[in-house]
Amino acid sequence: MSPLFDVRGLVFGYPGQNTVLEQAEFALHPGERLCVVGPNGAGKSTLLQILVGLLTPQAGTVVAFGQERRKEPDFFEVRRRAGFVFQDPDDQLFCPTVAEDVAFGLLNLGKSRREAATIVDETLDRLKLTHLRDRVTHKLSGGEKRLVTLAAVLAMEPDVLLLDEPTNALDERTYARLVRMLLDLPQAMIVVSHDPHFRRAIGTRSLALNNGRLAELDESSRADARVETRS
Ligand SMILES: Nc1ncnc2c1ncn2[C@@H]1O[C@H](COP(=O)(O)OP(=O)(O)OP(=O)(O)O)[C@@H](O)[C@H]1O
Repeated sequence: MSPLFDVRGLVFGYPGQNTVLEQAEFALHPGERLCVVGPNGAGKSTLLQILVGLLTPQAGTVVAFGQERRKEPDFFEVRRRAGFVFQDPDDQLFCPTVAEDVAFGLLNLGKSRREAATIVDETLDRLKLTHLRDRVTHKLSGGEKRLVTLAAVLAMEPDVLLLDEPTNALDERTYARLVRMLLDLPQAMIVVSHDPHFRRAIGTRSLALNNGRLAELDESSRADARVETRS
């Protein structure tokens, strides 16, 4: 099966700073839940942003959904098909209520208000978040905001999920729910996480980002971690 993302020879540095990515490469295949690990500041969030065209590499190629993407319009389809959950939910939630935040992307996709409302209700119900439907978004707790960002992204039925440290601010119960939820999803995903237990629970493969390069990482005891989290 052809990869969903195939990234080769990526070089990226922010203006006036040292290079963050140096010949980084990897591929994401259907069915994979690919975890990315690396020290603070290694460039993990930067890598995710390059995948959806929010940042442009100085060198290298990004092939997404079978096509090379270079210019801004090339990424419109990528952003529609790859659901990005940012590290900080406040970067993603800006509507007065949860229902409006979850509906926002759907309305942008051209759904009618009625269609969007139905999908919002179904999605919140599926994620057991219906009780948050009419809450004021900016008054939610950190963990609640994180689940709402996930709902907003899943509502759009993306082909791939890009999750940047999704377990931040989650209590144990919500954490376990997130693990079950991700294991039940059919989508391939790239998950940036500092949490080895979480990576072992959900990941099918891990990559370590160090000094700008990605390398396969052997994370042992995946199955044990999964059983532990689900119990
Ligand atoms: N907008 C920006 N302008 C300049 N430098 C930036 C910018 N965003 C990130 N950086 C720098 O680029 C490097 C990589 O940042 P990035 O956020 O990608 O790292 P990360 O691996 O996701 O880190 P963490 O694990 O702490 O979230 C860091 O040194 C960071 O300070």
